Amino acid sequence: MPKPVQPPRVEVNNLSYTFPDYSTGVSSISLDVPPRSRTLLIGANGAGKTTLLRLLAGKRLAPAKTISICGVDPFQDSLEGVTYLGLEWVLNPIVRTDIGVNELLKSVGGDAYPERREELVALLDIDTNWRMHAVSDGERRRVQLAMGLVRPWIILLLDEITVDLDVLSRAEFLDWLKRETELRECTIVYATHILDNLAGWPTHLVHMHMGTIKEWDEADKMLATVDATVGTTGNSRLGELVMGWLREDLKERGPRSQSRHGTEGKTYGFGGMQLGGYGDESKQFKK
Ligand SMILES: Nc1ncnc2c1ncn2[C@@H]1O[C@H](COP(=O)(O)OP(=O)(O)OP(=O)(O)O)[C@@H](O)[C@H]1O
Repeated sequence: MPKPVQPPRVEVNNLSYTFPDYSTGVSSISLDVPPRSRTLLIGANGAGKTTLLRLLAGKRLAPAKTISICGVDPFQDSLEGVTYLGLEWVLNPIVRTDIGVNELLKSVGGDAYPERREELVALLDIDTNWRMHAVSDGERRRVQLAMGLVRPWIILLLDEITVDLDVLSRAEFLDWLKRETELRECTIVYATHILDNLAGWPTHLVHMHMGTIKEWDEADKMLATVDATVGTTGNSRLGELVMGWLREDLKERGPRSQSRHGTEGKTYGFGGMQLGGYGDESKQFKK
C-alpha cells in the first residue's frame, strides 16, 4: 500500500486557471481539504468542478505553489496514490473490447491486492466471466470502478462517474468509500450532481460558482443553516441546500448566453479579473 509522505491533505492557495482560448476555468481558489475527509464539490454546469479536479490530479499545469497534495506539487512530482476517475477513464476504449474482467483487473495491478479485488467484485456485483464487449453500460461502469479503485489510493478525485449505476449499487459504493476514509489514511473529493443517498456522507461541502468557491465548510455546519421547512418538498436537507445555492447562482449569473466569461482575452463575471493563459493546451497535459 503506498505510504503518503504526509497526511492526505489537499491544499489550494489562490489558484487560477485560464484555458488557451482565454476562458476562465477557475479563479482565485483557496481550499484546505483535511485528511480523511469526504468533500463534495457542488455547482451548476460549468462552475469549474472538473477543471479543479483535473488541476488537483496534476493533469493540467497549475501555477507554482498553488496546489499541494500530501505536501507535494502534483504536476511537478508525480505522487503515487492519487487516483482521478473522470471522463477520460470512462471513455477508455479498452473496456469496450472483447476482453475479460480478470484480465482488466490484472492489467491495473489487481493481482497485488487480491482481497481488495475480491471485495470490489462482490460490492459492485461483478461477474468475472463478463466479456466487456457484451455488457450493459452500468455493468461496464462497475468494472471500471473496480479497476480504478483496486489499488489503494491515498487521495481519490472523483468526477461524477456513477451515473450508470442503479440506486442500490451506488448507495453501496458510497458506503464503501465512506468506510475507506474511516479505516485508513485517505481522502476523497467528489464532484457530483446526484445527491441521492448522500445525506450523511460528506464531511465537507464546497459550493462552486463561475470558477470561484462561494462557500466551503464542514457539511454539518452548512446543513444546519437549512430552515425547518425542509421535508415539504421531498428533498433531503442536502438537496434543499443545494437547490437554494443553484437558484441563487442562476439569479446572479443570468442566462448563460449573456454571461459568457473569458473570451477574446477578457474575463467576464469574476469581478473583471484578467488571468494569464499558459499557451498551447497540449503542453498543459501531463498524461
Ligand atoms: N477545454 C476547454 N477549453 C475552454 N474552456 C473550457 C474547457 N473546458 C471547460 N471550459 C470552460 O471552463 C468552465 C468550467 O468548466 P468545467 O468543466 O470545469 O465545469 P463543471 O463544473 O465540471 O461543469 P459540469 O457540471 O457541466 O461538468 C466552463 O465555463 C467551461 O466552458
